[in-house]
Amino acid sequence: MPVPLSLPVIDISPFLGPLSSSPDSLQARKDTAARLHDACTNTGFFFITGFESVVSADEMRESLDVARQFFGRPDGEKDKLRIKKGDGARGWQKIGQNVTQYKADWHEGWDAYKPLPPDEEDANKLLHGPNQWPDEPSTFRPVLERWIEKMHILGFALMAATAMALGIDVDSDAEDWQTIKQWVADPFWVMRTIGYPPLPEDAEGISCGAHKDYGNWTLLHADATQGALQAFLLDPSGPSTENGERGHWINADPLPNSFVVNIGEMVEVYSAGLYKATLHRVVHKSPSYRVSIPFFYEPSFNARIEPLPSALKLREKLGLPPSSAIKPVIYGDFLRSKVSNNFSHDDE
Ligand SMILES: O=C(O)CCC(=O)C(=O)O
Ligand SMILES: [Fe+2]
Repeated sequence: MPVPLSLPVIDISPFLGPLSSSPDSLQARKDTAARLHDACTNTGFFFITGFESVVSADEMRESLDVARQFFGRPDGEKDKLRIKKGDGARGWQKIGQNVTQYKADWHEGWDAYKPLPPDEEDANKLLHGPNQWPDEPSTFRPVLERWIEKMHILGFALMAATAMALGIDVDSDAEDWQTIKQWVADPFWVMRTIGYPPLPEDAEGISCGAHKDYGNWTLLHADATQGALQAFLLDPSGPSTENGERGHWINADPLPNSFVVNIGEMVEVYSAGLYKATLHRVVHKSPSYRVSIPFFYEPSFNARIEPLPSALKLREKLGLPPSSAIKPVIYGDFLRSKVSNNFSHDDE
């Protein structure tokens, strides 16, 4: 199948709000799930719309506004929130401090994670510190705390929609749906606010190096800048890239009032490889200062994620070979091993 030139747009509204069991509502959920299945198998990147009952257009604007205002504060002020060893990866990173594939990324970021209680054995254990909220702008914290709550609603809706896409009867509370709900009973989350100045010609890395996201779903809210985020669509007849995969980079330019959604590695595991985590990167060369807020809706820290029986069955039905390379993962262990590769601490 040729690589699509644009990404699918999926209306998620049938999975939001009290889910009615009327035949029309059920059919609407089935249609959305079918579209999601196609998007997850063909591109791994798509847009969602139809979430106004959860996030308003004003809230979409406000979240980017507070992030932009924060990045506009003097570096000396932001530096007080700098991520240091022992901070648990939470706080501000100046340009060059985030590292992807051993190369410095050309962005600054403020990162927050679900609060975790201090680790009794190791006070410096990665990811166990408190979030370092800025005082200025004063709206930053309330706006983004409300944002985090809302992203949980959308993240859960995506879990339900994909469960249905994998052939799981969510409406009759099938066993695999109970398993999924348990995996996200106390979901971990990560939120980054990222500021991208234009990439200089002589930068060593790019704005954000090519990577896959780690968890379930990434809900990305970015400003209107075009030509920055790119997704790698696999294509066996396409050119080979530095990471050995064949395919094409296509632009994932934001659409107004939508989220860009992409698959994380945990969905790849539980879907038995049917839905693959998609490689993506940011190359921002236009003169604007780009702001984005990726939210990562993750499994519970201690969840053991493994291929779901329904996904294995679906693979068989689709005539695909068994996915023996996919092994169960404890999400928190996996995340820690990934995050520890993402920093260059200048104060170690
Ligand atoms: O800023 C973006 O558009 C994407 C950022 C991203 O991929 C990430 O933080 O994982
Ligand atoms: Fe990403």
